Amino acid sequence: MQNPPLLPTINSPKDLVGLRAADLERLAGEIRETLCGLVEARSAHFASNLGVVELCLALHTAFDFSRDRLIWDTGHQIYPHKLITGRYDEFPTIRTKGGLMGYPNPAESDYDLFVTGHAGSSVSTALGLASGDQLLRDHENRWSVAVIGDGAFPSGVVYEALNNAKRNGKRLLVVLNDNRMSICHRVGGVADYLDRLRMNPIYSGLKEEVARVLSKVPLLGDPVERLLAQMKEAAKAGFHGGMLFEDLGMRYVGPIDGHNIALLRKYLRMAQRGDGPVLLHVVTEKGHGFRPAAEDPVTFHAPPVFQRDCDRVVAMAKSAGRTFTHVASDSIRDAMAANNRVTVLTAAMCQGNKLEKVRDEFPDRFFDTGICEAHAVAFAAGQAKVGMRPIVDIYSTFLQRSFDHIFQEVALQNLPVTFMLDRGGLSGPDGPTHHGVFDLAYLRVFPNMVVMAPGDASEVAPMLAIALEHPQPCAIRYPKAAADVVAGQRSPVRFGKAEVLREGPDGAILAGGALLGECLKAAEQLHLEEGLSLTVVNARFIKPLDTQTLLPIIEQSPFVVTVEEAAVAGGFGSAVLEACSDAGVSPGQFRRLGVGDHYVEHGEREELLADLGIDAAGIARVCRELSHAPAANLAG
Ligand SMILES: Cc1ncc(C[n+]2csc(CCOP(=O)(O)OP(=O)(O)O)c2C)c(N)n1
Ligand SMILES: CC(=O)[C@@H](O)[C@H](O)COP(=O)(O)O
Ligand SMILES: [Mg+2]
Repeated sequence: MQNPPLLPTINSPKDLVGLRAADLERLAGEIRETLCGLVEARSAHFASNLGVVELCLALHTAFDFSRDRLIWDTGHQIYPHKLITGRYDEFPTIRTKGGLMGYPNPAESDYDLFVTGHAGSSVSTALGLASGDQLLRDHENRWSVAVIGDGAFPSGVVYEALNNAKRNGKRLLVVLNDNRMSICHRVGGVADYLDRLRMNPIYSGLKEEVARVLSKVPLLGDPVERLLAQMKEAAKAGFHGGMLFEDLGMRYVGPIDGHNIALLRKYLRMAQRGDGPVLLHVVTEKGHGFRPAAEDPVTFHAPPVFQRDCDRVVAMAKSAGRTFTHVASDSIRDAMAANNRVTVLTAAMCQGNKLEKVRDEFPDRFFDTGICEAHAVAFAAGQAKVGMRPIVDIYSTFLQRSFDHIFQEVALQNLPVTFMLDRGGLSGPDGPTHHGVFDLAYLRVFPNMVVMAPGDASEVAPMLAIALEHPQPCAIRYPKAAADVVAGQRSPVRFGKAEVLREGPDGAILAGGALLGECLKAAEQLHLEEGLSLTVVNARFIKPLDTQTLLPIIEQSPFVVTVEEAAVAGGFGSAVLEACSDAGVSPGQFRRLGVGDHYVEHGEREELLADLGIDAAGIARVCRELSHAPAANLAG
């Protein structure tokens, strides 16, 4: 008779206490089965979660995270943790509006400490937790554990934390989860270094012994000697690798098999017996336990919905049609073909930015910096200084990591770096960490910076052409959305010029970006339903604003509504109000539509646009209201 499933009976990690090794193995299988079941229903982070199942069980049985502290770096691999911390029943709702978040969320469980989604900060926050606990006497023996992937590990902030770990890390454990993958294959010197460490079968306690033996191994000679030589290389790497971390004040342990629960527990317990800081190097396989994912972890990082038969994929949903990202990547490709000074940089998002073809066609001018956005921007500035035309192709939310380099290395020097800001707007099921809604505000403040927002996908290529001709830094921001094109007679994109698409005396809608289509739909609806004749403007340039076009329209319109898929604080609507104020223009009724002073949860983009009132229906609603309201100076 088959045993009843265990996973539904685990309401908290305390229910793991006393489970036998065989039960933990069985639980690991059930967690994997649940993960597979989820991606049969919806796209979600998959391969990374399959890879940490044993590590998660080992951590929760070796520590008590109702006291100790656990941070999963980035947080995209938190699903097994959610499943054993009281969220099994709700698990099918993950990444849906109102359901569980796809990342850690303290509002869901005390076992989640921070809302995260950006990579690299776990070691710093764990160190802060450890330091705080040390200062609070009754907390002092709690351990703080950061689990960080090898993709996130090269982030500069990790080294800033390691640099401080010696002083504050008495109870700090960093688990380096090395699966040889970022979203794409990991790159760079740290990746090579970890590869060398992986060849090392020797654990930390034996290092001195190894060093002694090594000095006696010959380097050249017959096949046996060559084998010995290879071993020497491997061991040397391990020896020096451990030393690197140890020189920084960490105790280095590993590498160990991250799919062996008993072994993991043994090492986790061993780490707890001494003082920290400790770095435990764990080797796992991304996609472990589901063959197609292990063989192709890039596709299965967050695959489209698929059907399976045992460990075979029998059907996979086709990804949605052409998006802004496709158009941007094609435009970048064309620009690179036309001008050999153009380079492109990605911070580990080659797949998300659909740059694979560009990478393969222009390997010398394609740069993957790893998850190192700050470095990517300063590096681009260096290239621009010597006459290259770098394009930083990056998600809006991740560019936040580079704020100071945008200021100092790019804008202050007035260097012609082009930022292609993908996911500029609501990123959907990833939620608040990934919505790229602050970019207009954080870019617009810098003198010299040009900020463009295409009204539709047809404007991406011409805007890129303008950026690559312009002698100053330029940003082009566009959403994670279908590459729709607005129909009708269009005017060519010209530097600093807006486009007027509809003209009418009853009010004006000013679109700051790709919600232009929604604005036009709203205007059409109001025309049909209310007989209103509205002006609709495609601003195209958030900075410099085309005040010549905009201000007369604002002066003549009974009401003005600005629309943007961005935070209104500091965004497009605010820029328009500033321009009015500077020019002494008093707008009539004025409403800024966009994201208010709050974070936006996860959900489908369309659902979120509707909630925020920036879809056609919401825009029409506000226009209707304003058209009925008595004229007044209502800047909102
Ligand atoms: C600051 C930042 N840049 C980029 C990303 C996008 N991103 C999410 S997961 C990931 C790869 C992480 O690799 P790793 O840490 O090794 O985890 P794995 O998926 O291999 O378990 C990337 C690039 C991010 N979340 N945060
Ligand atoms: C964890 C992470 O940051 C990425 O995997 C992100 O979820 C990708 O988002 P897109 O699906 O928009 O490319
Ligand atoms: Mg990895």
